[in-house]
Amino acid sequence: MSQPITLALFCKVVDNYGDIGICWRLARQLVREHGIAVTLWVDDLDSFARICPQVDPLLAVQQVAGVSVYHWRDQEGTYYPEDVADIVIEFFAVDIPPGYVTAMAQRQAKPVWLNLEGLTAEEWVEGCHMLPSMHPRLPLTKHFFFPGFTGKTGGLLREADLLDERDQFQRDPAALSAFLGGLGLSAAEQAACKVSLFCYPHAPVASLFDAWRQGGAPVACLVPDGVAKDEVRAFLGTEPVRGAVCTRGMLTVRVLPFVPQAEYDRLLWACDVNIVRGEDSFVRAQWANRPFAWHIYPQDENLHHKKLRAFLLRYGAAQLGAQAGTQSGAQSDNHAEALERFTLAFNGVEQNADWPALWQNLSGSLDQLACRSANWQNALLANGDLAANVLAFARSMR
Ligand SMILES: Cc1cn([C@H]2C[C@H](O)[C@@H](COP(=O)(O)OP(=O)(O)O[C@H]3O[C@@H](C)[C@H](O)[C@@H](O)[C@H]3O)O2)c(=O)[nH]c1=O
Repeated sequence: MSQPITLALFCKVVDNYGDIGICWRLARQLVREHGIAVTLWVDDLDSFARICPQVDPLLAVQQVAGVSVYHWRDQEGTYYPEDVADIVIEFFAVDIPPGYVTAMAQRQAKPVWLNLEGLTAEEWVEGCHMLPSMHPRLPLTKHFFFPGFTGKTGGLLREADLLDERDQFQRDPAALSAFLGGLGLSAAEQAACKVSLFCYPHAPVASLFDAWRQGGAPVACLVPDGVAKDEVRAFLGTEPVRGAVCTRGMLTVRVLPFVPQAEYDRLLWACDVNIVRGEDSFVRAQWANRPFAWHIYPQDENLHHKKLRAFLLRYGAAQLGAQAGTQSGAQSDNHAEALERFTLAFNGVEQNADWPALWQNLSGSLDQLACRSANWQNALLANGDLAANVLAFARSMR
């Protein structure tokens, strides 16, 4: 039997959960669907354990879901060519231990070396995807690999069975109700417009809560433990611990535990609209068949506003393109606009937002937006998935 392909993935947790969230998802998929022997080097096991409870933060080395997980504690150490994997991925341009890089150069068959970059809808990524970069001293070439929304990028992470699993779940009212009940939702909360809220601390959550509280229909806002803490505490009037819940006016706010990744997908599938952030939850929301608003990771000089607009442009165009020539074309514009305006305001691009009006418009468009999410998904499906695209590129290099 031939040896499996080996792959080492180096991840540093800069902040939050996206870095390890993306690396963990990719590592698992490479093992499960492609039979690759993956070693995941990660510097922060506490963050990792939050999205994957099987991880023991005290272990230097452990096997989780078929992935060898190494606690990456320092950059130094001696490595030998036989320690080096066939494919080496640095996530977000992290510095791989210098000794490991030296061993890469000493390996007879040089490894395929990729820098897996962050997701953006901006056009320039198409020109940079798969660009080579020669090592200044060693006989090694690294290639940039960009996830993205077009066929000229690496695509998005998507497990092979994801959409089938989602469809099955969304078509099964008993499964939906059991899932939401398991999170503690009452029948009234389950019947309300359910919104999952995963955002950064600067989001205008207090204004949105006000609009929901005074709105025309019940809203159940489900907030993972630790998110929008100040606003949730103010609304509840108590500490925002898991299971805490309070109803005021039309709004119920419920604090959920931070759940493992697979369960987080179910939460997105079960809600009527999702507010997501960063990169990984943003991508998962795109596979959820539900309208979503993206709270983008903030950058200096409002660079993220440009990224946000680039995405909204692409997303809106894909949806409207699919609607072109239909009688509902003009109406569709209104739905897309409702989502776009809500998203821009949520990200502070539009100041002095009229939240009751923004929510009223968006909530009136949810059904149409949900129907149209398939158009966007079909466009994404044509790009393949990131894990398979990484492997296809690596094979083309060998
Ligand atoms: C709310 C929730 C999230 N998750 C997971 C889903 C994702 O894998 C992960 C969250 O990651 P993200 O959505 O990317 O958001 P994020 O904000 O947590 O992470 C990142 O955003 C990037 C843009 C930055 O570069 C990173 O440095 C990082 O900040 O947590 C759970 O598993 N359970 C939960 O209950």
